[in-house]
Amino acid sequence: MEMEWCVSMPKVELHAHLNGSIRVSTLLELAKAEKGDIDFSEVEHVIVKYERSLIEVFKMFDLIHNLTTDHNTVTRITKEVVEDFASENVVYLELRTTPKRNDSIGMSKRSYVEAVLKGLRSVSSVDVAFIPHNEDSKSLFSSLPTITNDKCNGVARKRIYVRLLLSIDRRETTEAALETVKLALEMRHLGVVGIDLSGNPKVGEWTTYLPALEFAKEQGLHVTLHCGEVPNPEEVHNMLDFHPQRIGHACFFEDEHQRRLKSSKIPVEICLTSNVRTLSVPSIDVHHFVDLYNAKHPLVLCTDDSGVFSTCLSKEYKIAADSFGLGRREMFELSRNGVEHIFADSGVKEDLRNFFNSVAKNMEV
Ligand SMILES: CC(C)=CCNc1ncnc2c1ncn2[C@@H]1O[C@H](COP(=O)(O)O)[C@@H](O)[C@H]1O
Ligand SMILES: [Zn+2]
Repeated sequence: MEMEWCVSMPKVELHAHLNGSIRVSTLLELAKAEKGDIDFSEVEHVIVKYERSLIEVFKMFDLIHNLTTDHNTVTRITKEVVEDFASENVVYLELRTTPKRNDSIGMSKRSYVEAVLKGLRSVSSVDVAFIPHNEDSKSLFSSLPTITNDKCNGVARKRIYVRLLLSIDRRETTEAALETVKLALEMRHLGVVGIDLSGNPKVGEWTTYLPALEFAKEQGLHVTLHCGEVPNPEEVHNMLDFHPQRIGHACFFEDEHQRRLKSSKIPVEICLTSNVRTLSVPSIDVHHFVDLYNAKHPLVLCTDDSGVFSTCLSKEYKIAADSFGLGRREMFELSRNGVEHIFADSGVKEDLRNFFNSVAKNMEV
């Protein structure tokens, strides 16, 4: 499959971690500027490394956070991440990030998220819609001029919907997790649509986060969970019992859980490169995408951490097409189906459905 075609196709991204999606050039620039005790040559070695074990990836995140966790940098990377996704014709982005508290620099979970929102507001090279209320009167895509020959690329200015998910880190306590959920509820009018559970899958206990996740669900927030990233059948069982709106990864699923997943119809966020690089699947050709796709299970291709894994969503589509022998029509339908699993309201969904329909006519699918 031609990369160009994968880029030109409209796409939705539902599983992208803000700090993991940092531009490599920005990360290198920040590392270089760091006057402290960081040895740049060592950092560079880690940053440009190809394969990373699970442990290395989480070490890498600690390093990234050292460089990025101040208000201005959070604002900067948010802006860049949105621009990067928009530039490859992602038309809806659900960006997730873990609100962080750092008293020494006057950062609270709230001020962290405010810095993210400032980043969204500061994007100027593309049209961003992230405040739900504003969109009631004017949808982002319905006002488009008729799309002509050049598919998505024909549109002079890129347009993108952005929604936020607040992540609970598995290292957090029940109280800290609850604080994140409360913050998400208070920021719903600013485009926060749900909660994610992520972080090192070898750390923490399901029962620690459950009260916060149940509270989120009761209050009508959407929930997605990193599920089965490492072998932990008991946790997978509990997570399926919880019935989240979506799950991420689903790599280590025993047969019984795979059956339950299929009958539950819970959509799965598939991150091919991430899974291969962290050795969560032995190789791409045995990836569980195939089994789920053949079973017509709801799926959506995502990047996870485009900066850390040197990927982008178009590349993930190309990898899927090349590895699993899917053609343009299948790729387009896969992308279009993603719209059905977004957490934003029905108005946005409808606008995106119409947009995909109009583009389909102009793309060779
Ligand atoms: C097996 C493996 C390491 C796969 C990578 N997949 C992931 N699994 C779990 N949590 C993640 C993963 N990638 C990113 N995160 C979470 O997202 C954070 C980075 O983005 P942010 O600071 O929330 O803006 C990481 O610190 C981690 O808590
Ligand atoms: Zn993830």
